[in-house]
Amino acid sequence: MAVYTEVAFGEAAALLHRLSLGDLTELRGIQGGIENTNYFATTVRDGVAHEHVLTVFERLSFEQLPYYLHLMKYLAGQGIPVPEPAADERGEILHSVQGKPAAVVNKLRGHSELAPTEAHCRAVGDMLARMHLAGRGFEMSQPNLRGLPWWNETVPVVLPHLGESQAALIRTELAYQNHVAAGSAYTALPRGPVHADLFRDNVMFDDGELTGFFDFYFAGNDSFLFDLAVCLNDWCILHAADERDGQHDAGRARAMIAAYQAVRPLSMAERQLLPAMLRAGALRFWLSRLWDWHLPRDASMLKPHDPTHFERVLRERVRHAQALSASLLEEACVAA
Ligand SMILES: Nc1ncnc2c1ncn2[C@@H]1O[C@H](COP(=O)(O)OP(=O)(O)OP(=O)(O)O)[C@@H](O)[C@H]1O
Ligand SMILES: N[C@@H](CCO)C(=O)O
Repeated sequence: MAVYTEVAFGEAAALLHRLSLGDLTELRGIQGGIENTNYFATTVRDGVAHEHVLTVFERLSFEQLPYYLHLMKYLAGQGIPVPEPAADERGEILHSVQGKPAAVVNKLRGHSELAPTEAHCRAVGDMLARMHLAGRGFEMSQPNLRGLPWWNETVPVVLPHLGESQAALIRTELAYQNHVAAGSAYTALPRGPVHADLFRDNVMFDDGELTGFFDFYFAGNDSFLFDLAVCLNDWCILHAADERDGQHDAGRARAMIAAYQAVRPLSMAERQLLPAMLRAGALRFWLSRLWDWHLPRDASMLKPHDPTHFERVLRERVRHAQALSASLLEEACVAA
C-alpha cells in the first residue's frame, strides 16, 4: 500500500491545472513503493491525453527536495530519459499538497525488468555512463546522504541487534571502507551526481527499450564507481532462494561494464577500486536494510526489505570481489 496521503480528485485537478498540464480525467493510487504516496494522473490537453505521476513526499523535507527535483530536470534537459518535474508559471517545481511537499512528473512508458538479461544490463550500463557524463554540468551539490558518514553513524546503532559473526563482519567492513576512503585512489575517483539506488525496480523498459531511470530520492554527489557498483550488485547477481543468492552472473556483469566503458572508460583509480566499491555497495544496502528492519521509523508505513540478502552479497564480495573485478575488467576490455 503506497497511498499514505489521500489526495482528492479536485485537489489534484487544481494542481495539474496550475501546472498547465490540462484537465484531470483520472487519478489512480499506485500500490508499489514504500517511501512516498504516488498517484498516476491522466490529463487531457488540446484533445491529447497525457500521463503523469503525482508524488506526495512522506519522508523528505521541503529543504532536501530541490536537489533531487532539479537534478531530474537538468538530466531530462540533457536528453537522459528521467521523469521531468512540471513547473508552475513561476518556474517552481516543488509544490505542496496538504502541507506536504509534492511533485508532478511525466509517467515513463513500460515496466521494470525484475529478471534482466544481458541486453537489459547492457542498456543500463550505457545509460548510466551517459547520465554520469551529462550530470557533470549540474551545479547544485548535496552529499550522498547514505554515504560513509551515515555508515559510521549507523553501524553502532544496529550493532546491538546483530549476532557475533554479523557484528564482526560489519565492523571489519566499515574499518576497511574508512581505510579505502582515506587513500589516494579514492580521492582520485571521478565524481558527480549519482543515482545511488538504481535497482531493477527503478528502471523502466518497454519492449526491450530502456525508457527511463526514476526514483532519484537517494541521489547525491558521490563517485561514479559507487553508482556502477550498486547496479552490478543488483542487476548482475543471482537472486536465488539458496546459497547461490548474491553470487555474480559474469555474463550480465561483463555486459554492463563493457557498455558503461564504451561511453565512459574507467580510470586507473576506478579499475583499482572496483572490488572495494562492490563491497561498499553491499555494505550500504545491508546497513540501510538492517536499520529499517530493527529501527523502523514508522511501522505502519514501512515494509522493510530482507537485510540477509545483502549480508550474503557482502560476504560473497569480501571473498571474491578482487578476482571477480580482475576477470570482469579483463573480459570487459575484450568485449568493448
Ligand atoms: N515517473 C514514473 N513513471 C512510471 N511509473 C512510475 C514513475 N514513478 C513511479 N512510478 C511507479 O510507481 C511505483 C512506486 O514509485 P517509487 O518506486 O518511486 O516509490 P517510492 O515509495 O517513492 O519508493 P521506493 O521504491 O523506495 O519504495 C514504481 O514502482 C512505478 O511502478
Ligand atoms: N533499493 C533499496 C530500497 C530503497 O530504495 C533496497 O533494495 O534496499
